[in-house]
Amino acid sequence: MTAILDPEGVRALDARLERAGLLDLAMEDAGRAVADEAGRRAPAGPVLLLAGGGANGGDAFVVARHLLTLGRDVRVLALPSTHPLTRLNRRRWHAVGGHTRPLTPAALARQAGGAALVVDGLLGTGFRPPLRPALAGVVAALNAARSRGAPVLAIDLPSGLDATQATVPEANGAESSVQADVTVTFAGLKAALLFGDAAARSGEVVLAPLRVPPAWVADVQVAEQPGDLDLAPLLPQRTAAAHKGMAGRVWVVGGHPGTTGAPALAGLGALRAGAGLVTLHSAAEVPLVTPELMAQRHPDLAAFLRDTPAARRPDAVAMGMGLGPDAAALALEVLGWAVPTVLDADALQPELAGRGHAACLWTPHPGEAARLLGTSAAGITRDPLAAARALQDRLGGVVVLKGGPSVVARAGELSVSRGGHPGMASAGMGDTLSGVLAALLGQGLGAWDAARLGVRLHARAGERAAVRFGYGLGATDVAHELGGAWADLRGT
Ligand SMILES: NC(=O)C1=CN([C@@H]2O[C@H](COP(=O)(O)OP(=O)(O)OC[C@H]3O[C@@H](n4cnc5c(N)ncnc54)[C@H](OP(=O)(O)O)[C@@H]3O)[C@@H](O)[C@H]2O)[C@@H](O)CC1
Ligand SMILES: Nc1ncnc2c1ncn2[C@@H]1O[C@H](COP(=O)(O)OP(=O)(O)O)[C@@H](O)[C@H]1O
Repeated sequence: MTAILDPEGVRALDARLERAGLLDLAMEDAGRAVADEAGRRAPAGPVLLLAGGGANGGDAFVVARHLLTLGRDVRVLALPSTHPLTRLNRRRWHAVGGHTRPLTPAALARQAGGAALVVDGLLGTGFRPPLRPALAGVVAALNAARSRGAPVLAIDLPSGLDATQATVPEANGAESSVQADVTVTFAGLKAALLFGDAAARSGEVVLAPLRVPPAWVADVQVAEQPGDLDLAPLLPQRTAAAHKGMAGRVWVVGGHPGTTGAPALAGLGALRAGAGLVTLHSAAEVPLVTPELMAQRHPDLAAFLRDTPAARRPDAVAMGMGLGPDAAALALEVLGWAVPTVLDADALQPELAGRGHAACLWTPHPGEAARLLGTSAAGITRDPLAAARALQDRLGGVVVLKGGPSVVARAGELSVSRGGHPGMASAGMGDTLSGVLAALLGQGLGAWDAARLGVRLHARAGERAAVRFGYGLGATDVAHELGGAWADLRGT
């Protein structure tokens, strides 16, 4: 399990380390991890370090000392600092024979010329946008040096990114953040390293644990990111004597004249994720994507749902895919059953606020999330963790805010998915996911577990399908790779 930290959590962890007299050692751990990574990235040649005034700059002085003691050619350009640990590590750097020159854009441009690696220790989690003009010049000089061929390693966070935001902060037309080739981050990931344009600024992300009790990090995390080893135990297991009635009866309620492919894709997703019996209930004729799916057309879908007695209701429902204008009323009917239910697409309507029960899963993409919260899609994607939390507050139950990666929210807890592929940004992909989630609910998983496992299976299936289809992969291709994804997780 990997922690995701925000600046408040980092400050709380710092305070705990300080109280324990361990903050200096944490900076030493952090700097050492960066020095190791720098050595791997640039085994020979000069290394240029840029140190800012805060603890991020202190880390840079630790890196410089370790590289120097390994016999490397190390140069340091630094801003003035009043931070006690940064000043301490600057003195230690000088004590081993290092020199420090003032950091200016011109000095940076000169020194970066022959550097095998430039290390960005200007700003980390303590940065608050907007970037001051004096530093904007330094950031621009660093990006220019990179475009002339000097690789950049960022300490903890590329300078100029707000740790909590998926967007790159604005700065009056000036260059506002560093573009890194690799970022070595400490203790836990930061949202900016995971989402959107900010993540694209971070390059490859390497997580360096600090040697502190894991609970100290878990206590301050804002979200977690499960690994496959954490999720594998959730995979449903069948005994040899299993029969189809035990593997979950799933209903897909969706489809409307003109949008009949969506429920078919959900049905296929449910079958491939192990549902024992999948029936599509639709007001329109749904195309036959595979004969294993049963399809029932209902001229009056509302009456059919209303008249279904409790004993005939399924183990799980996925609804909303292409369901059309009556979706909210139909969803209200099914929510009243208190059966495990996935609500997607047309069933994601603001009038259902507060109607979510513990076994219900809402799966908006950013556009649908914006509709539910009465905001813009850009407002959602800027801070997906906050948006997922707000959606869960508004709707109840469990929310999957879809994206690359997706965020799963339940009351008081957030989880971020791993993997997936940009080729999954294509129509129908979310319909397949709804079917996968309903299949897992039908096999007995709770909504939180079904969501965390389901998004990972779907993402892994997408990665596998992308090997063959690249950006041209389709939702059916992903469904057909679910078995392989399942085996990959089981094998971890
Ligand atoms: N527990 C952990 O995870 C550990 C974390 N560690 C490290 O600590 C880092 C956080 O350090 P931090 O809190 O000292 O802040 P940091 O990122 O150096 O920024 C402060 C500096 O930025 C400046 N500045 C701010 N805004 C600005 C602006 N708009 N425009 C321009 N400048 C601006 C601000 O200037 P000032 O406002 O003081 O004038 C000050 O100089 C973290 O990222 C990691 O590297 C490790 O040491 C080990 C343990
Ligand atoms: N760039 C990406 N990286 C990883 N996964 C992605 C990416 N883009 C989309 N996805 C995934 O694909 C699915 C798209 O769902 P959605 O937008 O609802 O599609 P549709 O409405 O067409 O069915 C989501 O599960 C999402 O997480």
